[in-house]
Amino acid sequence: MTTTVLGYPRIGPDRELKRASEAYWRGRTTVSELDAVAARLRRGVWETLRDAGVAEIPANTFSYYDHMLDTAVLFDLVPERFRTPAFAGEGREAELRRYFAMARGADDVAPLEMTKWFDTNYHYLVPELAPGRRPRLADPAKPLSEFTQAKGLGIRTHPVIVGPLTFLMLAKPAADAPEGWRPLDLLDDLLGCYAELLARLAAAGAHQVQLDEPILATDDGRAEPVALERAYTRLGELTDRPELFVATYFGSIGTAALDVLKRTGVERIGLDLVAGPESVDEVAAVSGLGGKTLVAGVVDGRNVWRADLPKALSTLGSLLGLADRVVVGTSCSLLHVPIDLDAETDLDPVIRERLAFARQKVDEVVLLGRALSAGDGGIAAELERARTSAPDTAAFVNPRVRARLDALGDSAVRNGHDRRGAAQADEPPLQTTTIGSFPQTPDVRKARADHRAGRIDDAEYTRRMRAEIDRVIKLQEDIGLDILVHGEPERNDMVQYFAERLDGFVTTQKGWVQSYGSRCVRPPILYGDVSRPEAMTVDWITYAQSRTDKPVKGMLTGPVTMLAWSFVRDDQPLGDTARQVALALRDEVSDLERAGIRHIQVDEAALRELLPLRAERHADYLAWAIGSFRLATSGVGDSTRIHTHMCYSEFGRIVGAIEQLDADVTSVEAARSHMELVDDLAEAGYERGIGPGVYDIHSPRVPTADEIESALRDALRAVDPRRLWVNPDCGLKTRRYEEVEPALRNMVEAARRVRADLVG
Ligand SMILES: Nc1nc2c(c(=O)[nH]1)N[C@@H](CNc1ccc(C(=O)N[C@@H](CCC(=O)N[C@@H](CCC(=O)N[C@@H](CCC(=O)O)C(=O)O)C(=O)O)C(=O)O)cc1)CN2
Ligand code: MET
Ligand SMILES: [Zn+2]
Repeated sequence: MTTTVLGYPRIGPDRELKRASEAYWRGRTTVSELDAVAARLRRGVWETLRDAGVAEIPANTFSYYDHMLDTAVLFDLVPERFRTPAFAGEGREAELRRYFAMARGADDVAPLEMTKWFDTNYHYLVPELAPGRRPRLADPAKPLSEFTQAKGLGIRTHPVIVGPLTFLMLAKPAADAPEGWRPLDLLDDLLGCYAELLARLAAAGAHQVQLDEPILATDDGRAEPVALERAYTRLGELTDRPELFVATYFGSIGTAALDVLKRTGVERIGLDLVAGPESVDEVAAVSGLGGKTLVAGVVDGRNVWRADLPKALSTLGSLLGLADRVVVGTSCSLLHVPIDLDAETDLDPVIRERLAFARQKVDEVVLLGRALSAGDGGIAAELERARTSAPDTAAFVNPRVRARLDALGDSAVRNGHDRRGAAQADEPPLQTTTIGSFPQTPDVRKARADHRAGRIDDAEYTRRMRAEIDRVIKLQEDIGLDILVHGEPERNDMVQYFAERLDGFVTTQKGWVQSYGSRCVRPPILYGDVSRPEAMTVDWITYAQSRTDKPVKGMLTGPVTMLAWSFVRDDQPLGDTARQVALALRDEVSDLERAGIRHIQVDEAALRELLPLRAERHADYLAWAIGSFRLATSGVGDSTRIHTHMCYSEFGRIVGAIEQLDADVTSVEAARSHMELVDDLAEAGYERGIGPGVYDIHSPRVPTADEIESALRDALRAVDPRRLWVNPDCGLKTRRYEEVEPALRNMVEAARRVRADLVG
């Protein structure tokens, strides 16, 4: 019996990669220092996996920024704007300068668009492809270099590469690509490059290559059986290659894709039995995988609960007759979970007992592998422990919350915008505002760290936060914004901050998970019924409001986003959990309103992200997502405005849902995708306030007033000026004041120019 994991976190146990790359970007360290940290991190992962007893160890799971960007660079699919003399030059230094420019932008060169990796909180960079841009295998090829590094350490690995279908289907046509051209049209050319890479890997001694094809779990991927067959028939027929392992995850792939893959020469197929438990039936329906190996993803790579070992064993058992060999694996890469539970010192033991982070999941995989080869006897003791420590979920029930939710009638979710709309009929055109957070300065972070460590007391902490709020309010008044914010200095993160104040959640000290590039989050763990012991934001917001005559927007994180960016209990439907979070937020909204706050924003940044990958599951999801948002917000009076904010621009399919949220104003990311969204909204007949982000906050570049003005005029083609709001496309916490202040001044100036024209 053999074992594998599809991938492992790459940031390092102490976020070494974050520190090293940020230092490099600031010019504080050299290329060779950064490369040395990277090599150490890779080695650490391989040794961890080897020492834990994993039989098949993946390589090339490391990335300096993102694995989709790596793949674009691997095949030389670099957009023209990064091929100018400014980016010319040979050698490691020039190579990295180009690489990070594609990720982060540089001077006047916009980075690649960034978007969500399927339904996770990980973001990848979107390759831009065009017919004239033929792929070519780069030299040195990263998968080869990393394989060779491992080999030099005496560790046998198999490189992991994004598969051709997933790569092309997640890419987008460059602006200059002809109408109707699709990245998938590059398939044949690209397969030539994969073939060349496979031959070079084989020559270097690689016995196997893992090609990741999560796209097969989506509707789009399922709609391309012909491309799937072309790709893997061709790669399968190569004689000069390692074994091919096609890894699929984030859902089942359906019998059609299984049939196709069965016919090709690939040796291994990986299935996600956690997100797609129906895979077992699908494999049975195609009468098994014949002579192929099935990599059974039974250990959840997306959540932090310990595996249910007896259940995993029985799943594995049911697969044994359906393939030539069964390999125990994780459901997907462990990129999405924290590294090591042992690093946590403050967790309640009752909760800790139920958890497994990446390192512990590796042990689960190895254990299951042993059980499968030796029979249950091999792990009798662990099975017994699993049986006796079965979660006592009754201990986490809060009868009061359940009774309140049961008692809520329909009026709790009544349509509010129509009622409030009248009171808001004479809004001025093009009101300016921001999404909530202002830069998290080193001083602010230090105050939080000092407070946590007990180096400063509550009073001193409050004093420092208030000083920051004063500064942010003054700055916004000076810039001339219309609706102000307090700047969120007291929040480590928009989800973690609330999780720390709600019962039913625990948070970690070192449970970092990569979100994009060097940015990480510590997703809280939602383990039981959720309730709000006391007000969470009212003191900060009312303080901010006391410092200005302009309206200050209260700022909360919505139920869907609280769930999307936490690890959530799996013993009840997500919709039930969302209603509990919503009820707590409803109380907070009401407290804010009672304290005189007239604009309240409930961020649903992750609404689109959590949309199921399969259309057949959309209706269910949207029903509970919309219901919980309404539950949180619909208790307000007629003169209070409800705002919401969403990141991630591909709203095409859910504009109807955005309307049903019933918010008065919705701000959305749009800057990196050029206002496409405004057209989507207009087409769908959306009639509420809308703030399409007028510039991209993910890049350090300062937008000019001219370009913002043109974005606004663009938006006005489709939106009435009274409904158009002017704002950046997301919060400003990751930026520095040197960038934010001029950017906001330009934004206000652009709005002023457009407004002047409207009057004239
Ligand atoms: N959860 C979540 N998901 C999201 C977003 C988001 O805001 N939150 N935004 C979108 C984009 N994703 C993002 C993810 C992370 C960050 C981000 O800025 N993360 C920070 C960490 C934020 C944080 O938790 N900060 C804490 C802890 C900071 C810290 O590192 N502390 C030191 C010690 C303190 C010190 O001396 O500095 C440590 O723990 O080692 C705080 O400020 O209090 C980072 O990586 O740098 C931004 C955007 C989508 N997904
Ligand atoms: C990732 S969405 C961010 C929303 C939040 N209010 C902020 O401004 O940071
Ligand atoms: Zn956002």
